[in-house]
Amino acid sequence: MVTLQKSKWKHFWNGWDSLNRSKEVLYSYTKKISEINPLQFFHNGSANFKGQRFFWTNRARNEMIVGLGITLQFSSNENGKERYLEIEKRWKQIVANSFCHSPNSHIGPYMFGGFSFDPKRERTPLWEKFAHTEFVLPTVMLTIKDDEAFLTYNFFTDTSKEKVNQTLLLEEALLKDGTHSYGSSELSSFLEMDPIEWKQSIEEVKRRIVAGHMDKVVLARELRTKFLDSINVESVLSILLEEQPSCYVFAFEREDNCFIGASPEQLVQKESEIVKSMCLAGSIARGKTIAEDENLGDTLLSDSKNLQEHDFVVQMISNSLKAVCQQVTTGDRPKLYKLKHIQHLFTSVIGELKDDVSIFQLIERLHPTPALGGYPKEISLETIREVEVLDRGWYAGPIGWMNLKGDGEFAVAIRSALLQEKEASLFAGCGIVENSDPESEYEETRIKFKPMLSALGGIRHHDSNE
Ligand SMILES: C=C(O[C@@H]1C=C(C(=O)O)C=C[C@H]1O)C(=O)O
Ligand SMILES: [Mg+2]
Repeated sequence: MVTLQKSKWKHFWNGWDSLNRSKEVLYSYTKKISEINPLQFFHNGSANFKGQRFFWTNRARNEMIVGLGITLQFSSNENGKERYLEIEKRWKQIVANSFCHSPNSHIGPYMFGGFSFDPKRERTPLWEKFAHTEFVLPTVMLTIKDDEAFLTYNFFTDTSKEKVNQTLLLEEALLKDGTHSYGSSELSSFLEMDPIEWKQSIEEVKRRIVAGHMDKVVLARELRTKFLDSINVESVLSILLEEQPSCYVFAFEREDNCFIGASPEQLVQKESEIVKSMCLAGSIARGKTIAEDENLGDTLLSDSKNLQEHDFVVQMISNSLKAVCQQVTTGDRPKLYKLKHIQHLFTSVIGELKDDVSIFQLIERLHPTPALGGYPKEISLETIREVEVLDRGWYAGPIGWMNLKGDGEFAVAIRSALLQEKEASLFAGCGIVENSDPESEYEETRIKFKPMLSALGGIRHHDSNE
């Protein structure tokens, strides 16, 4: 057996050996390291942890997390409130029985994962690798926060010393530097799933809205693409990182599947008692010139259909937070959120919690917001179940992390795709209100496919259909 350099790991083993083994506890060891490119670290992890990796960055790009391996997996196929509470309860138990060593009290073990959009929707084979709710505590974790990098190891005390040793031995290879151009794969076919039926479903939903059943429903559609070779996750991530600033970029691997995306939309962020959320709904294309772009932006800001779409989201998010916060501040009018391919209306929401409400309870309150589900919530979910043909899986669900203190951040997993070796399913949806025009909504979803298509190298194919 190869042994580790003793002095380097003395501190680690001192902690490990000092633990009381009468019950299983989590031993989490964090150390500061010199900064490393997180994508490089993710890539270095492929030799030993392929299929068990995750990648996350926030929109400001000052917090990036990469997880490798699975020390613990939490999954649930519960379809009610329990799916949030069950995972949270288990995480709290782990935290209560943990021994964490870290030079920075904010950095330590994180639980990373996500939720399907609708746990009441039966899973189709497309999403078979993803439970309705699934979180992991990674074995090795890189956290980069405000230009400081940390490496965290997470083991339960029943892990053999030899296994721990083997993992620590990987460190040099995991931190290896390098410059890469990740090979991309060529698109071979491209299939829009049922566009005609999809437009008809918009008409159907509009009839129900006019009849007063509800105010808004978000309808999504799917695009299936095939490639000549297996899709390279690193390559897709590197393009998303470059082309989609102001977006969360995430990837969650499950064996040979990977759910990946670049979403501008925050669902919720909790830092102690401060809660942030965001209303993002209402969309228009970017202009080709500055003047055209500004015109389009002005049109969006004064368009009654888009303002209505947006307002349902503002009402719902601010009311949901008002119930648990002593103070909620909402932007007084929508602003523009400009991305490479599209611009949206957005309103920020910030609140201060009055009670001890966890981030999972906040997710349960908020998800799905009318930006992804509709308004009111239950009837729009039932409508989606009835009229939408695709299995959304994790598309439009909450994805993110929670730490030991119970702080965390979740994005809404839109502008995303499920990669399955040589195939990828892309998803995009839009808010249907009484004045929606099926043709323009169809166009809107075409634009929303672009960020992922571009990262997959398929944008030329898409645009040649225009
Ligand atoms: C549903 C999606 O996007 C949502 C719908 C929007 C809209 O209809 O205007 C805008 C932003 C998102 O909240 C998606 O990108 O798939
Ligand atoms: Mg819209």
